Amino acid sequence: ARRQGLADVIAISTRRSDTLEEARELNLGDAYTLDPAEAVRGADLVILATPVGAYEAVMKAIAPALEPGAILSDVGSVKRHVVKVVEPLVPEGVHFIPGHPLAGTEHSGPSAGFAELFANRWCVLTPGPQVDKAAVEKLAAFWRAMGSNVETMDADHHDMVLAITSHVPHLVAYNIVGTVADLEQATQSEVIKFSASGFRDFTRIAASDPVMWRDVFLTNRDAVLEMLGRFLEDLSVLQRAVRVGDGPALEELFTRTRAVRRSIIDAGQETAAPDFGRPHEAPPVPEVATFVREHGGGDDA
Ligand SMILES: NC(=O)c1ccc[n+]([C@@H]2O[C@H](COP(=O)([O-])OP(=O)(O)OC[C@H]3O[C@@H](n4cnc5c(N)ncnc54)[C@H](O)[C@@H]3O)[C@@H](O)[C@H]2O)c1
Ligand SMILES: O=C(O)C(=O)C[C@]1(C(=O)O)C=C[C@H](O)C=C1
Repeated sequence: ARRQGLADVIAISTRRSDTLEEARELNLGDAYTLDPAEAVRGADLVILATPVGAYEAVMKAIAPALEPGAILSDVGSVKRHVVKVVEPLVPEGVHFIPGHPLAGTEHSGPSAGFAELFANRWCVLTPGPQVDKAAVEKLAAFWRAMGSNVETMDADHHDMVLAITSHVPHLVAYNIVGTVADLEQATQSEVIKFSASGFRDFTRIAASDPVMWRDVFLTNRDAVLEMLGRFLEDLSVLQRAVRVGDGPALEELFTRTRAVRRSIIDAGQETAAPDFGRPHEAPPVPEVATFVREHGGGDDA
């Protein structure tokens, strides 16, 4: 935001003084404070960026200082819960527009950010039906100026799509790495030392912030359980194919999944190449998002 000149003043507030110092040393903002109310006073745009479990407390602290006409948004990985806890605390005249940039890494803290993080990535906004359209367009323009492609959808739909494309994959990674670590302990053998690079890719995801992900699973329970059920059904089918030696079924699936990987790379979503100043083509919405939109997440999905 700073590099693109999108704000006259960027005020940063953190919970701990060492985090604030880190942000100051990196020169990320113009004003730094441990008091969140002070940070938001007079702001045109306020973005919550803590783990979603902290939103209610942060909102209670900032609500009295939010100015009418301000846009209040966030970057949380779940949306229905955010609407539930934040909306009742939003003062009259403040435009509340939940958001979620689909970009991040396993690293946390101010130094984990980089200016190209949002370039060529999706940013999903989930405005409620009553929200001022001009405010939504203003926030969308902010994300576009950072290189993102913006899509609006409803909060429940967001949570269902992200449950299968982000939340369940993280659960799978946490689980496989946990199982390997347990095995290593139980057998006292050097399983991890000899792990192949496929497993190492899982360890990157499983190194993601424990508090952030705890909150994701506590607050998107229904959608995660729905998609986990579907995932486990498909895993059972695969288990059977392995057991009975059904080569064609295995090969057919692996061929389809390879095509998914290629389509993501072709859409430019694998590498976050900065592309400022040039108009960029929006990559297609991932196939699964279209699938869930058309079919919902129900029994026939
Ligand atoms: N990391 C990702 O890949 C990613 C991607 C998209 C969205 N998100 C969402 O963004 C949000 C922030 O994630 P991040 O990766 O930037 O994390 P981060 O750890 O880099 O930043 C979170 C900040 O919140 C502060 N914080 C934690 N608990 C707090 C509390 N109780 N009260 C006040 N401040 C508190 C931390 O000190 C830290 O400065 C989360 O809601 C997450 O779901 C993360
Ligand atoms: O690449 C990663 O490390 C991520 O996990 C990023 C990721 C994802 O699942 O894609 C994680 C959480 C989000 O809310 C958005 C992005």
